[in-house]
Amino acid sequence: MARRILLNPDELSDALEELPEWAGDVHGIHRRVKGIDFRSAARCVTALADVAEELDHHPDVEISYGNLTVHLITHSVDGVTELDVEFARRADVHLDDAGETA
Ligand SMILES: C[C@H](O)[C@H](O)[C@H]1CNC2=NC(N)=NC(=O)C2=N1
Repeated sequence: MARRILLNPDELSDALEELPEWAGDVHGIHRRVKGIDFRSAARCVTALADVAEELDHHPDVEISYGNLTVHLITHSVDGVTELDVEFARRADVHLDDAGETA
């Protein structure tokens, strides 16, 4: 599928300019939400599961004390693709208000 073509470093840095909460490189991108309680983190993961099923693209998620981290990579090509960028955009809708307020 075209959207599972690897992004080169320039394409990825352009994409990350539009996703200021995300960091990483061509091997994977991630967003950490700090100051989130466990129940809210679990609720976010449930919302992300719906996005994942819609896009047929699945994040790796980590809930640890006070933190939710979402890791994105396209496993089939072992790097970041447009699909990861699309997932990140859609994930932001659910993650933006989930953590501590600055
Ligand atoms: C058959 C199915 O479409 C594939 O296995 C999908 C499912 N979700 C996926 N998610 C991620 N992150 N990477 C993949 O390569 C991937 N492959």
